[in-house]
Amino acid sequence: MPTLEIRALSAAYGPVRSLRGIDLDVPPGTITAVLGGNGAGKTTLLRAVSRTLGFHGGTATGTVRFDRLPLERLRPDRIVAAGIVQVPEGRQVFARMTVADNLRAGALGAPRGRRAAAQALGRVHELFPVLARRAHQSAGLLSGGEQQMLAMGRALMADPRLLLLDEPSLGLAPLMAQRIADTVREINASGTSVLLVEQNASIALRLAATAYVLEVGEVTLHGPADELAASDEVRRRYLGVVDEAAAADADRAADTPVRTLGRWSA
Ligand SMILES: Nc1ncnc2c1ncn2[C@@H]1O[C@H](COP(=O)(O)OP(=O)(O)OP(=O)(O)O)[C@@H](O)[C@H]1O
Repeated sequence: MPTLEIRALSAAYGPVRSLRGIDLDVPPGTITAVLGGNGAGKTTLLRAVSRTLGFHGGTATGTVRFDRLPLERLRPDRIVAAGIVQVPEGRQVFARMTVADNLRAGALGAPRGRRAAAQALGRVHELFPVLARRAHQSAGLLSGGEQQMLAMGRALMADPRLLLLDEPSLGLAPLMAQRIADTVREINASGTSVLLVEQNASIALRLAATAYVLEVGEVTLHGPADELAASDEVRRRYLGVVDEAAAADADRAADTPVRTLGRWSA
């Protein structure tokens, strides 16, 4: 029984259809990745799960269950209370509030006492020591990578069982993106399931057990992440692997080592 079970999910913003007939599972305790280029529908998928599509003028049909609980009729605050928290793309921290107040805000949606909140804060500070050091500074003064940490820390304050992560590596330097990826692995190792949306396929496929490829609102490929990483289509389209014969020819001409793997970008 998957933690999250999505069946026949379709979504639209008025006349613009963004998702068509999506079936997707997040097995308990795993990281599941969704890959796809700009506009493929990745963010829309997360919004349909967190029930925030309405805030963006969207609607959805189909079923979404979380540990068998149907989510379709729940309000977004009930989704958080049920254990699902979304970290939106672009970090979206409260820039004028302090780091500490941003984290406090994250605990508001979770129906728990002070002691649980203090424990969650301790855990967030362990994962991201910089958030403790800079607790009293405005969030807007943090670097992009630190803001991503704050956005993730804020989500963790609600002690989610499923974390919805929207492009956590977007716009970050490779070292920082790797740090964020390591933290996602750590969060997952402590028992939180993760649905990870990424354009950076090489990071996502290394983190995830299972992955789905979304193209123009439809799932075109899915399977174990290592199999997807080895598939020609994913290598060519999402991992930036060039045609090897052509690359070898070009390479012989240039007399430089063959470089087959690179970061895929839209
Ligand atoms: N609020 C909105 N109103 C109208 N159309 C929207 C809205 N949000 C997204 N769309 C459209 O829905 C489609 C899917 O967008 P979505 O943001 O889900 O894609 P994405 O895969 O997350 O892309 P990106 O990586 O660029 O965020 C696109 O055609 C987009 O233009």
